Amino acid sequence: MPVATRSRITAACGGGDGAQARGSASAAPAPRHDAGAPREGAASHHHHGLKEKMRALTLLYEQHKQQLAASQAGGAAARQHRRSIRSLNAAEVVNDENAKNAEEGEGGEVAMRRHDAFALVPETAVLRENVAPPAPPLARRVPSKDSHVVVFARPAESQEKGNVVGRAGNAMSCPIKKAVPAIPVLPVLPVPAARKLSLGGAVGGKFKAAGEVGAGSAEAAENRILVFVRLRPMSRKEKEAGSRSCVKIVNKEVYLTEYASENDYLRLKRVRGRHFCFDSAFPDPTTQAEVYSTSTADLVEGVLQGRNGTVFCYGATGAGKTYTMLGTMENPGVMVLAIKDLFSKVRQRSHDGNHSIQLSYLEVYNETVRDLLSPGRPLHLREDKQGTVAAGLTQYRAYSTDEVMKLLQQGNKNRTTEPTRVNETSSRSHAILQVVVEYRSMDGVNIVTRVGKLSLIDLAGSERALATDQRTQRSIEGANINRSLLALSSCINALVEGKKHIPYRNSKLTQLLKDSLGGSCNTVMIANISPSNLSFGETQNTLHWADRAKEIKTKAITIANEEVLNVPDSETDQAKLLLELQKENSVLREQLVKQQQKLLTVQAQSLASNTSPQQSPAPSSHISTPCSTQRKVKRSIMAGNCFSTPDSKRPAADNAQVRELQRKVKTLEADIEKMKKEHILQLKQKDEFIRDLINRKASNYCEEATGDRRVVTRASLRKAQKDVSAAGELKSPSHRFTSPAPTAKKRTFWDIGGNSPSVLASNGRKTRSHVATETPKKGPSMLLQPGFARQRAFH
Ligand SMILES: Nc1ncnc2c1ncn2[C@@H]1O[C@H](COP(=O)(O)OP(=O)(O)OP(=O)(O)O)[C@@H](O)[C@H]1O
Repeated sequence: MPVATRSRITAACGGGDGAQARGSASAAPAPRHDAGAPREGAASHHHHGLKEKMRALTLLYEQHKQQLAASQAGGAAARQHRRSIRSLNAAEVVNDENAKNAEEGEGGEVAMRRHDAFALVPETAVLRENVAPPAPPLARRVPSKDSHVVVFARPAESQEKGNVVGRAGNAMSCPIKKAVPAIPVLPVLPVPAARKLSLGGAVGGKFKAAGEVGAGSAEAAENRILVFVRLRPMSRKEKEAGSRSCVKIVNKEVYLTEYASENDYLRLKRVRGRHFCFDSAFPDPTTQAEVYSTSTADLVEGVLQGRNGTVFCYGATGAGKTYTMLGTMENPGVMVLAIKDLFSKVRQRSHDGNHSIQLSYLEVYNETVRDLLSPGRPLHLREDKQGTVAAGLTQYRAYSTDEVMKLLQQGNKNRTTEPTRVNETSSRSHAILQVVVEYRSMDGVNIVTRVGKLSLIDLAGSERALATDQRTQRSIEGANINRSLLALSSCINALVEGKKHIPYRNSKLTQLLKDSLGGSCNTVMIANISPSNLSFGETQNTLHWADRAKEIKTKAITIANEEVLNVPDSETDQAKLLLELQKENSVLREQLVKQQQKLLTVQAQSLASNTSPQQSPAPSSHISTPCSTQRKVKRSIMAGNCFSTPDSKRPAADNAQVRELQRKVKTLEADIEKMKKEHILQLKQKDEFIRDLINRKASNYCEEATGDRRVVTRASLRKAQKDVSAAGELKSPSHRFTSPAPTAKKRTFWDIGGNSPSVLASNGRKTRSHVATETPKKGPSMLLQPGFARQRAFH
């Protein structure tokens, strides 16, 4: 059918001589029938020409059918057949001005751009089988820094699967492809004929599924993990080692080139390459703000709407994961920018309702989960309706960015980092910062509660055994890191392949990531890579898993975690609320007294140790540290309460203990002072509330009571709170300082200071502490407490 149409057009504008039309592509249309020729004659000649052409085509069609039938004889005959068709088409298409214009107008620009993109990469750098259409039309370019994730809707299939042979039309428009005989000319759209990195096994069927999702709307794109790649600059060490850059980023595409080793004489000239396409790729000059706004800003917005969001960095050791997540003082990373953004958004919306923000920070180190804000015993993971939770994990209620920054800094100081051969400040654990935002507002007579959870994860880096120290603590850590990352890969594979059983329980990390990978969650993966050809293997591995991860579909997240509660308005409920508030006030007062007593005890201990330095003070039970692991032993040595000290060194050790205790006392004093202030504030708020209630009640008796009077009762609020806290997600303000029993001791190491990405802790262990420290602003917090601070529910 298209051939017939072309023939007609050709005949119409080029003249009726079919033979001439077929003759030469350069043959100009014969003018002899144009001017002066009688119309009728022209029409009949025209008709005759068409007939001729139709006959020729029918003949060709017959030939083609015969040749197909006799496919055994295929070789030469088929080639000849194709040649004849091509020659016919060529002649026609060349004469066909419309077709030419269309090609120039639509595809031409794309072809040019694609050509430009390729021109940046040496032709030899691309594997033959990978030369399939890599770049789709660049309509969905990398967005500017203030673009939203939605802009990165899953690209069309051919775009996603740069490594999959795509449309024949595309193949024709890319000059490089002409050099590739392996590309089938026939339109074999859904067949993943050549995948560059197929280490993961058979996934052909999944391509289609992923493509179906990706080719669709932005809505569909939201249901899968978005994958971004970030290339870090070449390090000094790498430059000194004479390494070459093996990664090139062009828009969303990452080109990886493998250079043969200089000693490999057989393959000296051979250069191999790989090509991947992601939701976005960040070249080395990309700023932290750009990375944040492209990858995470939308997630933060989603969390405020009551949706869960996760960002995790994945990559080899030294690839820049921690830099991306935490950053430096000058260039804060995603974690810091997300927190700042969250608080500024909450502040902007404070008039809409009450927001409460709670956060926790934990690490998975050698398959044990630890609370980074209240270091102590390892935490156990348990599953409940809300997902996997670490039992006993401290949830801190935060009121300002500064407060979070301090907590983050404290947590980072407690995080295990050690120098390895690859990275001076290598993270030896996976760190997870979780921020829970609860929003509560009155909608008419109902209380609307929304809860969103943002998880920001800095994974430890995968590493080759050779890259780290052998048979040391580092190698044990490395093995554990690799094991948990392997478990993560298995989960990714199982999810991509649509298996029923996903092996989340194979590691603590995957247990904790269960929600993010397979639950209702907006998930973003940032794959960090190094440009050095010395890290080619690691980079290839990272890109492979990132490529795989983009096929993971998460559950639909159209419904926010929202709850609507009716407000009862009876007088009895008001009375109940009054009683409950009074009761809570007395509980808070008791807590305050207990804290003061605790402080006095510690002060007394400190005094005792000061007066008798020769006597080693018996550490109180709540500050003792178990010393079952090597890491704990390290700390115990610092605390001096785990091993006996030689006599010669005893006075010095005692002095150190005294100093240690004094430091603890100071920290506790500061904490108690802070708690005191908060308790007083809470008491004040509640007193005001009670007073207000009493006034209202009194006025109610005086006035004529109307049926439509409604009030926010504490009972109703309690119900909501109970529901949430039962799920282990949020705790009431009075729980703010609850933490596992032996936590107080570890606070010794919470000293804030050190402004470099890595500071040497007093125990010699390298720790990170590079979150921006801002002078804490005094005065009331911008965030109000849920349920108490606002009393605008009264009508
Ligand atoms: N985008 C970047 N710009 C500038 N420097 C960077 C960038 N990414 C990483 N670096 C630097 O590279 C070094 C290693 O980075 P980083 O510690 O973040 O790696 P990592 O992937 O977290 O490693 P590990 O898994 O061992 O913890 C650091 O000195 C860091 O400052």
